[in-house]
Amino acid sequence: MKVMRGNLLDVSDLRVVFYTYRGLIQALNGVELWLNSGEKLGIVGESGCGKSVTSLAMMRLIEQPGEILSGSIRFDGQDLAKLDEDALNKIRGRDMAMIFQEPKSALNPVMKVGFQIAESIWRSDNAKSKRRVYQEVRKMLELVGLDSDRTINLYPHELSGGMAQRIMIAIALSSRPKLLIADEPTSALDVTIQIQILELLQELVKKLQYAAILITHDMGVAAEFCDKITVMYAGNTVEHSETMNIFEKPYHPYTQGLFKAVPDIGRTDELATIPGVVPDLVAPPSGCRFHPRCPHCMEQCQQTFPPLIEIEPGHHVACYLYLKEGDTHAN
Ligand SMILES: Nc1ncnc2c1ncn2[C@@H]1O[C@H](COP(=O)(O)OP(=O)(O)OP(=O)(O)O)[C@@H](O)[C@H]1O
Repeated sequence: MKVMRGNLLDVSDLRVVFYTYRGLIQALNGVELWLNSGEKLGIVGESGCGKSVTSLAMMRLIEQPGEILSGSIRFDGQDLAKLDEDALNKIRGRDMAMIFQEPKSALNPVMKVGFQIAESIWRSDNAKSKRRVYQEVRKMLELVGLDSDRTINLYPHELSGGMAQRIMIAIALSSRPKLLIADEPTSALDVTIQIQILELLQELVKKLQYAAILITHDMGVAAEFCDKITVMYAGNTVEHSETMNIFEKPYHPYTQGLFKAVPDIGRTDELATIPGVVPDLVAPPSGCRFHPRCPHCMEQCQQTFPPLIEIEPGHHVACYLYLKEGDTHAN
């Protein structure tokens, strides 16, 4: 078995397809990502590149018409790709918790929020007394910045969007997960509330020392929140590095284009866009899926997908521009 690249999570060669009336959507085409305990990883890329599918696949939550075709998802000593539903249910919402874009649709509409947090606490330790659990529910509510007396007995429809996301964070964190996955947790909220929620997440993840994956298409948010960044394009990992390195020296032509397209205060040069569009994943381009949009496209880019190689310590890129002889199986 390969050595784990991150001591908490190592996802390798993850492939997911969706069977649709238009044909087979090849959504994930061999995703690679890894993470150490306590680290914060950002997954970035344009809309449709497979960020959400990756997070769902990691929790084995891909449903029909989708299917995981291959891959290993090694998490905390087990390969989740090989576990049965019972074993997975013990991990989901306990060791690995997730918060979504639309907090209200993830909450149970007919249960008081206090009870929903209590359920999550019980999931992590069902030996706790009811009194103790409710003390912890109050603590969690205060921790996420809500007045526990006012909120504990509310139903989801009585919450604002920002409050609902705070409750989701309380539910996710109250099981004391080893990994928190946040999929665009603020995109459905007003700008001022977005900042508050991101600051809250940042503060809590730091305080509680959880590992976190933040899925976002906002580079500014990724730069602010994450220690490391994984860049995805059309179902593949194309680059991975520490945040500072990748912003200072992006190697992959897609990452370079993505960063040039970020509005920056005080910037004087014109904002660039990446020419072309994200490919239709029913008939993706051969070879490197970015080749039709790439200014450096070579013949071999059209034939086979380049392996993800480490070109500097901790900096991995999947691009033939940097591939040297003997690198072919380096990832
Ligand atoms: N349930 C589904 N049925 C069919 N295709 C799907 C389904 N879910 C995702 N896909 C396809 O998988 C691909 C990856 O989608 P995904 O939602 O992961 O992208 P994303 O990077 O998270 O985009 P966004 O930033 O817009 O959320 C897309 O081509 C999408 O159309």
